[in-house]
Amino acid sequence: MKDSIRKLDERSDAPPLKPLRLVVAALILRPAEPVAEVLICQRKPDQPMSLKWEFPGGKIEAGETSEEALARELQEELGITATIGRKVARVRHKYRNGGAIDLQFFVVDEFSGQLENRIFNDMRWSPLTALMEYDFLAADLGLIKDLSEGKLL
Ligand SMILES: Nc1nc2c([nH]c(=O)n2[C@H]2C[C@H](O)[C@@H](COP(=O)(O)OP(=O)(O)OP(=O)(O)O)O2)c(=O)[nH]1
Repeated sequence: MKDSIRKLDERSDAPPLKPLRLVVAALILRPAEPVAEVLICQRKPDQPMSLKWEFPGGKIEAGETSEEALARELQEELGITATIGRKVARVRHKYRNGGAIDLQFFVVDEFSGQLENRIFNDMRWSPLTALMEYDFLAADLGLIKDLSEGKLL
């Protein structure tokens, strides 16, 4: 009994565990020749993991489904009303700062409204085959490799 109490006390110095963050992101596609293009976004210089590329999206809030959260984020970040399509991938990743994320990617083939860059440093349409040329967030690397090789979509 004493032993386990001591162990608990020792652990009190440890940093608090960071909760798993549930994140959703969109692969917004548009037809192009010879391959389809996807919208990619660059994080701002003053954000954590600055200037890395990612897909638009963000954290799921309490009471939201994944699809609802993604539609809200796309409205906030890009000013569009998107139809959220099928889920193509789900990954778990642990960043070095100790934060773990659970990331789900959905296809978006259709949206209404004028696409507008509201929060990103830069935003581009990239052919699927060119995705590996960008410095993406670590959690996205497996997905962009698959997409660039014509898998998944
Ligand atoms: N939107 C988006 N987030 C991604 C991708 N890949 C990836 O690791 N993430 C991570 C970055 C963030 O830590 C988190 C998304 O959080 P967020 O968009 O709500 O907010 P944020 O960047 O300010 O993140 P944070 O400082 O609150 O951790 O997921 C991606 O492709 N798209």
